[in-house]
Amino acid sequence: MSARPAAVVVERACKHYGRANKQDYKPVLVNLDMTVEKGIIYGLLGPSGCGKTTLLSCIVGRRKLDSGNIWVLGGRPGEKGSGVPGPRVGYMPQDIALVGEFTVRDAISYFGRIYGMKSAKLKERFDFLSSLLELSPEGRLIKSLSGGQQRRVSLAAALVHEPELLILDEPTVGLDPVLRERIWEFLAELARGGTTVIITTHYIDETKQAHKIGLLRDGQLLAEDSPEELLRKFDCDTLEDAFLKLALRQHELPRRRATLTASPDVIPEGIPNGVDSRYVSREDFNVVTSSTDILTTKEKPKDCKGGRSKARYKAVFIKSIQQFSRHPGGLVFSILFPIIQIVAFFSAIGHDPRGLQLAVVNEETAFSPYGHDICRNSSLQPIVRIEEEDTCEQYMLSCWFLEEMEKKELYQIPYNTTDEAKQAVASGKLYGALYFRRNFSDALATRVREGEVVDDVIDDSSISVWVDVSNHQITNFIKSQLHKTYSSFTKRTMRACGRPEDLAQMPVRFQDPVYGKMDTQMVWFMAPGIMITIIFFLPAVVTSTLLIGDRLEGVWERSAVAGVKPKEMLNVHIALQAAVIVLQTAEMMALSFLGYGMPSEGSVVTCGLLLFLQGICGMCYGFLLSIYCSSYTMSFFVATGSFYPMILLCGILWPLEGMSTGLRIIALTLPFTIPSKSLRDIMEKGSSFTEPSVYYGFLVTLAWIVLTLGLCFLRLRFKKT
Ligand SMILES: Nc1ncnc2c1ncn2[C@@H]1O[C@H](COP(=O)(O)OP(=O)(O)OP(=O)(O)O)[C@@H](O)[C@H]1O
Repeated sequence: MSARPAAVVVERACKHYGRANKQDYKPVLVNLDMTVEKGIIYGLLGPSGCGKTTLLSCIVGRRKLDSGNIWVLGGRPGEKGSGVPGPRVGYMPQDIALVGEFTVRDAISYFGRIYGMKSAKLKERFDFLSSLLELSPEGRLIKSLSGGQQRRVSLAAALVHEPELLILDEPTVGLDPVLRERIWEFLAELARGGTTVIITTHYIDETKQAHKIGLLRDGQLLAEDSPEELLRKFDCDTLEDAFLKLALRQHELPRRRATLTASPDVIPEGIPNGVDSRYVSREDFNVVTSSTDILTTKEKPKDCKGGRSKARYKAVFIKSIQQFSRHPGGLVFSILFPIIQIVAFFSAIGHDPRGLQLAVVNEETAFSPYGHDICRNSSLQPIVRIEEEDTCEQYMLSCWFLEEMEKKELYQIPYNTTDEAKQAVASGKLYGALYFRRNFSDALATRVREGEVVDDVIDDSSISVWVDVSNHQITNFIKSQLHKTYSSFTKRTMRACGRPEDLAQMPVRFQDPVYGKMDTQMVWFMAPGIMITIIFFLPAVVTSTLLIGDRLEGVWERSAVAGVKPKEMLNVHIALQAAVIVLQTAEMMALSFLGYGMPSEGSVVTCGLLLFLQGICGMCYGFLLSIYCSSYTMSFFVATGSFYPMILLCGILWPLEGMSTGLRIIALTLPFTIPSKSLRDIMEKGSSFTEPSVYYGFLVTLAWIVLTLGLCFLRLRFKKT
């Protein structure tokens, strides 16, 4: 009997989940020993939840043991130069772990590309595996396949590069018996050719074809032997019976002695759980002599230099493009959403309300000979100048006021009494009510002429206004329009009376503005902040969704086992997102500046750069969400919960000057607040990069990028796997 070298040795492995002394504490592997010789099929059996997947993920280097050792193909998984994770291993996880938007061919090609396979070889392997595993037509999307069909593609993806070590987590679940048989035959053929296979399955019967079976229970291997030996030692006809006996024996014996390493009949005291030269079974199955063999026979891994980094970048790049382009929602969201948002913003925000109606109770006209119609009389002259006396007579001045009011888009609906008018406002039919007293014109003339008048004259010359203040914007608009109406009304009357136009104007005069135009619009104020929120929000959502998707579907994990480094995945994502952000920035700026005539006094390049960096900042925020949130729902809650306060506090909805000092300090530290002001200063004031108001915006953006990346790094660095 010659000793075979070991492909995998696990020595006194311990692994738990959860926190010590807490309810979620769960020991999964307890001083577990396992040896898998090269060129054998090793069937790993055990009840659901006993730790098979955990053990496999430690073997492929995706999880770390709490204590103990693992050697795989002459090295330690995860160690530099070990080649594991990497192309030496073919891993089929329990979950499908393939991108739903892949076609059957894409899925297999993705892994082939990661391993740097040439197109001709890839095609040859695809054709072979397609016929062996009866794969669905190559153009079908993975997400449209049944569970069994997806599983076969997943198996093909693990086999595509003919690895030295195959780790298959329940590859035959849901497949028909003929196909299962064919797969086992194929695995046996691979083993004969030198490939080592570790396979978990729920079909105990299948494992008869394995060279060695390990029965995992309560964190330890109860037995590790060839099927024939197990049947012989337990004197059973079936493996089920043998396992039943083993399980019963485990319960009967004290735990310390429960692990069966040799004969079930003789459990020697004090023997280490280490592997030994005891596995004598099939004629062609020789054994490893000790776990140290694997160290002494340490070989040089075939691919340990990272020379395939370019191939991996290419594979991940093609994957991301396929994922993106086959996701119509994602495309629409990324490309059209900025346009839709900007169009919606400029179309909906900042325009004056139109067609507002006010109830008017005009006792001045009501008691005239023509009633309210007197205002429509073209021969009506509210002001008649008497040159000789250098005075004016006034009559029905309310008609002029109402005329000026209609020019300001406030329309009158006549009412007879103030109660009726107020009722119309209270019922929501109209936005406000105006009331002119019977001798409005005389009282106004007396008030202007004499200056010092009794209260009755002041009352009679005043227009009473009741407004519905429940709509703040409309109330403000009505107030502003009534002030403008008064201004144009007094100018008109003064002019008609031969007096200086501005005589009765408010004695406050607004000169030319220092920055911007006198008739500046609300949208120009809000637009920079809106552009920043859009460019921040989109990459954050896209990044968190894609990365959480990849992680939950197991694509990230599986790619990592194939040798793709997190850095490579992230770099590809950053490159693609950066390209999309450039496009989004260009779209938004073109639409705002050229389409909607937004003022741009400063450098367009500086505007673009700030917007681009805000997009990158949003993407980093997306990384943070994807790393700290365990599900889409969680990420959605955190994203919504954080975006709203950021928008509310960034000063585009309400000035920071209206906030308390503490809140203002918080607002200023948020990612949009100072950058929004910087962008506005560039656009409206023409400020340059060297001015603090601009470079502060850049500094805040960069600080957020560093902070979010730092938090991601800390989580990845210290997260226990
Ligand atoms: N990330 C995790 N956090 C906490 N507990 C976990 C985690 N992963 C697995 N477990 C728990 O560890 C135990 C072993 O899980 P594992 O997936 O390794 O079992 P398994 O033998 O592969 O099960 P199955 O045959 O059903 O796939 C289970 O009780 C499981 O609930």
